[in-house]
Amino acid sequence: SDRYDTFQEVLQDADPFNFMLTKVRGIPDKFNNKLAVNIKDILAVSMGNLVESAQFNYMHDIPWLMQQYPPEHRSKPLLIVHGEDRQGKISLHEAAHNFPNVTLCQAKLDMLYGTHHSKMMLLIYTNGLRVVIHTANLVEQDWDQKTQGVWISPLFPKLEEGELSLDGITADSVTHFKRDLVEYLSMYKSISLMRWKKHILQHDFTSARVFLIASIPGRHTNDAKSKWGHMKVRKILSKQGPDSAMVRNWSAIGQFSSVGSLGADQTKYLCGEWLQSMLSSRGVSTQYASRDVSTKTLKLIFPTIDNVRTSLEGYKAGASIPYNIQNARRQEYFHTFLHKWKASNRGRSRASPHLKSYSLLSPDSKKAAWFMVTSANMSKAAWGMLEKNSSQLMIRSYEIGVLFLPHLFDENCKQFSVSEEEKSESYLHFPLPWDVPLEPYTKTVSSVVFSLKNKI
Ligand SMILES: O=C(O)CCC(=O)Nc1ccc(C(=O)O)c(C(=O)O)c1
Repeated sequence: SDRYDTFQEVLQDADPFNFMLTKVRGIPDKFNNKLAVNIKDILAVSMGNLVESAQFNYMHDIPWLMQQYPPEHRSKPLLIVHGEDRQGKISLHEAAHNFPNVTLCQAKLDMLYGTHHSKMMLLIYTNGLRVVIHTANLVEQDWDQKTQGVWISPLFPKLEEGELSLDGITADSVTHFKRDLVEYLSMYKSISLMRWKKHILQHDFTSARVFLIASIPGRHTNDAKSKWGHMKVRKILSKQGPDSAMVRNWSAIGQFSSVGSLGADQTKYLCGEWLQSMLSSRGVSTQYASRDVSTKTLKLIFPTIDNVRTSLEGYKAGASIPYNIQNARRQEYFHTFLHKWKASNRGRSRASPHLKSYSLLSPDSKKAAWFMVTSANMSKAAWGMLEKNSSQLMIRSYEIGVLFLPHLFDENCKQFSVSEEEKSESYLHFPLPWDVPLEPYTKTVSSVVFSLKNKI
């Protein structure tokens, strides 16, 4: 049925992926009743009796955020993890001043131009802990009429005293989600997050079936090189990804709301480095000589001017789609990979996309070998860039996302069915946020969104 009375039923229906989109004001109810969530649903009392929470994000409107918690939870301890400094930090402290339960943690940004882009909620209840990884800023307009992605973890039960181990990580899942989340939090080197690390350690994460894909600012070498950014994706896909033979002519899909400077020549970063990671697979993977990567191997989804102009928000949606003309002029090749934003299956063709999602799609657009939702845009800052003869991975920003692989949900399953027509029984059906097959841009470059003045 498409009608659910409580969010608990909506959450049950979202099993086993628990990948949902935010509710959108102004679209037919049926697209908001299933696989859709708003921030008040996530923070509702029905999700658990909250003890304390942490909100990692780029933008926090603290008075608005406090209103999203139910009254019973508004005085519970809340840690805001941000990347502001100077005036931004002062404004945040002033806004927090009126809420004695709110404390702030400033993530260190040692790399120039880096941002604290990660969007995650850690929620401790009296009966367990939940992780929510998503793509929306904690400001009203990000939860109103945009397409945003949300992964809601299962409830992770608290471990009994005896089950605790003092050194290693106990009660982790086969995807090592707990180990990776603990390591991510450790990299902040923050006292307030040491407490949250302990909370994570005290809970049973065995039911986590996604991989954590995160980015930490810095120059990562040796083993650390594959712990973050696109090199983490490369490591997981080469060990647990699809068989090379199966995905030989499948296409990597990138969908994002912002684009960085990717270099003047596609064979260097976009197709030479980043795409190699996204096309990684198990077994003898034909190393794509980056020159013969054609537009069929890589398809990018980015809103056109028309998408923005006709969106529910109108032109102001462009404020969240910063793509400056200098970058665009320097990378004309980028536009040859672009496809329009269309999401009619989810009723969101006019809900401007702010989520970031990546996938590997079969030539007939009916199957996917994996799917990822993350805060990471199409930029070197987010995914990292190999330096010094690929001996180190340089990342500027904090990012966080989750990767879904079919066999983690059904060991006999090597592919997700993604076609809305053929919901075959033999495959797991994964609910994509955008329509397939994808629709390429028309020839004119002018369809690329240039929102000069609206830089974030
Ligand atoms: O950095 C670049 O390459 C270009 C500038 C840029 O992209 N900035 C930015 C900042 C915050 C957010 C956010 O909403 O958290 C987003 C987003 O997610 O679109 C993008």
